Amino acid sequence: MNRDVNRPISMPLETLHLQALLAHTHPTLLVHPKTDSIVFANDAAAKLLGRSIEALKSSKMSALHKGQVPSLVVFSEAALYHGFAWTRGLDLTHPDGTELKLEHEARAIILDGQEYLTVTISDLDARHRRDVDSEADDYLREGISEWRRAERFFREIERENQLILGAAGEGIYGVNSDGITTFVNPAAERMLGWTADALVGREIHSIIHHSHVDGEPYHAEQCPIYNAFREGIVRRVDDEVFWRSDGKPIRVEYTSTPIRDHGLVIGAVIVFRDITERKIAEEKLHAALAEVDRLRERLELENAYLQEEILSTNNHHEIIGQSDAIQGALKQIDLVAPTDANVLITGESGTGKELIARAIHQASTRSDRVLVRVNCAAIPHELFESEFFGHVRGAFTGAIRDRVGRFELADRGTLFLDEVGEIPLELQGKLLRVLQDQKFERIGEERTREVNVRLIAATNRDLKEEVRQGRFREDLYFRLNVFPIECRPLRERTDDIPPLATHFLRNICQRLNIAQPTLTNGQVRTLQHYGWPGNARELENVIERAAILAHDGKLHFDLPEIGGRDSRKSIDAKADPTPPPHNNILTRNELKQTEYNNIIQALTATQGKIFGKNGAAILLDIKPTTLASRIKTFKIDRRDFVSGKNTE
Ligand SMILES: Nc1ncnc2c1ncn2[C@@H]1O[C@H](COP(=O)(O)OP(=O)(O)OP(=O)(O)O)[C@@H](O)[C@H]1O
Repeated sequence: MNRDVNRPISMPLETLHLQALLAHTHPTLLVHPKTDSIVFANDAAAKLLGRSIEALKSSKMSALHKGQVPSLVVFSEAALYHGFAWTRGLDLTHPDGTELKLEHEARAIILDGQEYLTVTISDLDARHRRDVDSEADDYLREGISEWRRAERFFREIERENQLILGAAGEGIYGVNSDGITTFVNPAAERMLGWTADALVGREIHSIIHHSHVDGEPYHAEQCPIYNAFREGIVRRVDDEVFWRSDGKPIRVEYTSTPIRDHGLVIGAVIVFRDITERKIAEEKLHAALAEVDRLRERLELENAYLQEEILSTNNHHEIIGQSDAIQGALKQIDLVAPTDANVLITGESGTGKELIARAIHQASTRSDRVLVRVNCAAIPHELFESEFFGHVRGAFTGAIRDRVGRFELADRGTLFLDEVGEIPLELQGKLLRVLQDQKFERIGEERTREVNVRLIAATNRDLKEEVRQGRFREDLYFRLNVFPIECRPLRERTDDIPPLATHFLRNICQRLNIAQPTLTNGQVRTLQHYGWPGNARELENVIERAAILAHDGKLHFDLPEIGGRDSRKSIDAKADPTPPPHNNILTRNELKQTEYNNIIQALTATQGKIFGKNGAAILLDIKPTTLASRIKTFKIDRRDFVSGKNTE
C-alpha cells in the first residue's frame, strides 16, 4: 500500500460535525498521535470501553492499552504513514475486569493543519455474536422456505391422493390401531350410504360390520379387518356383508392391509368391492347349471328307460289269451287304467305282470309320460333309498354327483315297482309316507320335492302271507292293494297256450327275419301238457329256440326237464293226446320244490353264474332278475356253487 492511495484525509470543519455524527454510532476516539492524548471520544466508545467521555478525554491511548506501547506505536505509525491501519493486537480491560476483544481501525486526518487519528473500535465478541445470530437467521430463513416447499409438496401429494381416492371405484377406508375410522373415500360413502363425517372418528366395525349375513353378531375380535393390524398380516375375504346405513346388507369382497410406520403397525387400509350383483348372477348361473344338469340327467335316465322299454316290449303290449282269466284281466285293465288308483298285480314269474302294468299305463291319461320300472329284487339293500328318492353329491361315500331318484323320474307318469315284496322292511314306512304325501327329500338334502306318481306294483310272493310273517307292512300292503289283478299261471289256463304259441312264433320269426315254420296241432297239444313253471316267458323262449333250430319248416321242441319228473318231451314225435294221469298233478309245495331243484341244477351247471350267455337264467329261460329274486326267496347262496373266486 502506498501513501498516495491512503494519504490522510483533509476535511473542512463542517465535515467534522458529520464525522462526529457518524462517530456517534461507532465507538470512536480522536487521538493526537504526537501527544498520545485522546481529544475526542463519543458515547459509543465510552459505553464499549466502560469509561465516561471525560475520563477518556483526560486519558492517554497508552494508558488505555497498558503494557502495549510498542504495538500502539506501530499501529499509529502505520496509520499515519498509510493513512489507514487496523489491528486486533491491542487489548483493553473493562473497568469490570472483562478482557475486551477489540479491533482498532485508525484513519489519519488533518484538522486545522494538524495530524490526527480517528480510531474506530469494534467489539469482536459482539461482532461474533451478531455473526452467529445472522447465521442462525439465515438458517431460519432457509429453514422456513424449505419447510414451506415441503408443505407445498405434501399438500400436492395429499391433493393427488384425495383425487385418487375420489376417483377409485373401490370403497376405501382407513382405521387406526384402535379400530377408529381415519378416512373414507367417496366410493365407500356411496356404497355404504354413510357420509365420511359420520364414520370418521368412530369405530367402524360396530357400524358396518356388526353382524353376519344371517344376523348372528360379528364380534370385533373375529373381524379379519381388525386382525390385519392386530397380527400385521394382509387379510383377504371374498364373501361377507357390510351393512348400509339403511339397514340393508351388501355382499362384499375386501382386503385389509396393515399400515406400518417405522416398523410399527398403526392401523389398516381396507379396500372393498360391492359384489352383490355378481353373487346374484353367480347364484342364478349355478341354479341354472344345476337345473340343466338335473334335466340332462333326467333325460339320460328317461332315454335309458325308453330304450329298455323298446327292447322289452316287442309285443306292443298285446295281451293274448282267450281264457276267462285273461279276459277278466283285460276288463280290469280297462276299468282301472283311466283312474289314478294304485294297482297290485300278483302272479308267478313270467305270467305277464309287467305286460299288464304297461297296458294300464298305456291306457291311462299318463301315457304321454314315462313308465319307470324298478325291479326291487335287483337293488342292493343299501342303495334302495337312493334308488327311490335320489341323493345329492356327497350324501354318502361314492355319491360323487347329484342323482335323480325313480320317484322324481316318474313324476306325472307311472312308477312300476316290480317284485315289490323285496323292499326291505325299514324302507317300507318311508315308501308309504311318500305314497301318501307325494312328497320326499333326496338323501342329503333338506328341500322337499313334490311329485305326482301313479303306482303299479307287482309281486310273485303271497303278500298277505308276508304281512302275516311280519316281513311286509300291512298299511303298505293296503295302500298298494287298492285294485288287485291276479295273473293266473299258464298251466291253469291251457286255452291260452295255442294263441300265445302262435303269437310268439309270428313275432319271433318277424324279429329274426326267418320263414315262419308250421306249428302242428299235435305240437300245440304237447305244449298244453307241459307244466310251464316259467309260464308265458318260458313258452316264449321255448318257441324262440325251436324257431331257430327249425329244419325244413319243421319245429322241434326240446322242453327242459323239471325236477325228478321226466317231462322232457320230443314233440315232433307222436304227441300224446291223453290228459296226464292224476298222480302227475303237483301240489303248490311240490311245484315249489320242483322249482327249487331246478334252480339248484342250473346253478350247479353254471357254477353259480346267473347272468350272461353261460348263466343259469338262460338255462332256465327266465329273466336273470327273476332268477335272482327266486334265489333270494329260496335263500340259496349261489356262492356254494362257485369254484374259485369268480362270482358275479
Ligand atoms: N298274455 C300274454 N300275451 C302276450 N305275451 C305275454 C302274455 N303273458 C306274458 N307274455 C310275455 O311273456 C314274457 C314275460 O312276461 P312279463 O315279463 O310280463 O311277466 P312277469 O310276470 O312280469 O314276470 P316276472 O315276474 O319274472 O317279472 C314277456 O315277453 C311278455 O310279453
